[in-house]
Amino acid sequence: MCESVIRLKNINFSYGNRQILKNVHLDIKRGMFMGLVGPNGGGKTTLIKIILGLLKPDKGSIHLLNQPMEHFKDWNRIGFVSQKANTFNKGFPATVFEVVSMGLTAKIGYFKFFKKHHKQKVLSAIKQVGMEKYTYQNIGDLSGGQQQRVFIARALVSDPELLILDEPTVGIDYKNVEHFYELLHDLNKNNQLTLLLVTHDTGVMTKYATNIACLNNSLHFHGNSDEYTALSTEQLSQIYGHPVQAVVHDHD
Ligand SMILES: Nc1ncnc2c1ncn2[C@@H]1O[C@H](COP(=O)(O)OP(=O)(O)OP(=O)(O)O)[C@@H](O)[C@H]1O
Repeated sequence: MCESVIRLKNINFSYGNRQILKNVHLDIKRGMFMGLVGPNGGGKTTLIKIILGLLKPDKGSIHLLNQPMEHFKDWNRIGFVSQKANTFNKGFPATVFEVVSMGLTAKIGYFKFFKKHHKQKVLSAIKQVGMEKYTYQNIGDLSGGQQQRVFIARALVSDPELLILDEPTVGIDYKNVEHFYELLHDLNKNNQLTLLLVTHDTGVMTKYATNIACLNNSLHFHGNSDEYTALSTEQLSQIYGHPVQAVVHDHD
């Protein structure tokens, strides 16, 4: 585990004159499952937008897959699943197959012919997330947890090396959240997919993430999940800037 997939150095960012990120350093190595946690408004989504090139930092440098951000063009090597993905309503007129196919358009272009091997890729991504039974069902008829699996399949279909997820379990019930983390764990371990996950599910996440970073404008903690779970309630409260009750699941 030595090659950096994301390397952030001294990132500073402000909205107007309100500083949101201060001297953020973060090094995510290939094969890590990094959980990014922190209080509301701590700057997690802002940092993800900076990594995705949607916002430009005031200061600092970003390397993605060993390339400086200014020259980075391999966006199909990075997948993204947002918290807003699971908002399809009943009756939305697209099947699981069609939604997952959209993940290939960046690679093959809108008007290029969809070949047989593309179809195979889509079917295999759907299978990877355990949704093959629903391939030709409308996405709007699925539960929030199932829809999020479909969005993961859409991100996986272009074979990314890094998957970034911003609060993907919002609105998913507890039992399905656990299954969702099992899927992420499986993709990380068996497919060597590097993961960066923004979440408030600190309990369940610590069971699966290899590393945890806590962002509260600056990075207040960065270590492996054992180091995070060993933090006392007082230390956690200090990191979060308000009282925190630790909820930690056993590793089994
Ligand atoms: N476009 C914007 N313009 C001005 N301020 C913004 C904008 N987007 C976010 N903010 C503010 O920046 C701060 C950081 O927001 P951000 O969404 O990055 O935090 P977060 O850690 O992801 O929070 P949460 O856990 O609640 O999702 C918040 O106070 C937010 O209100």
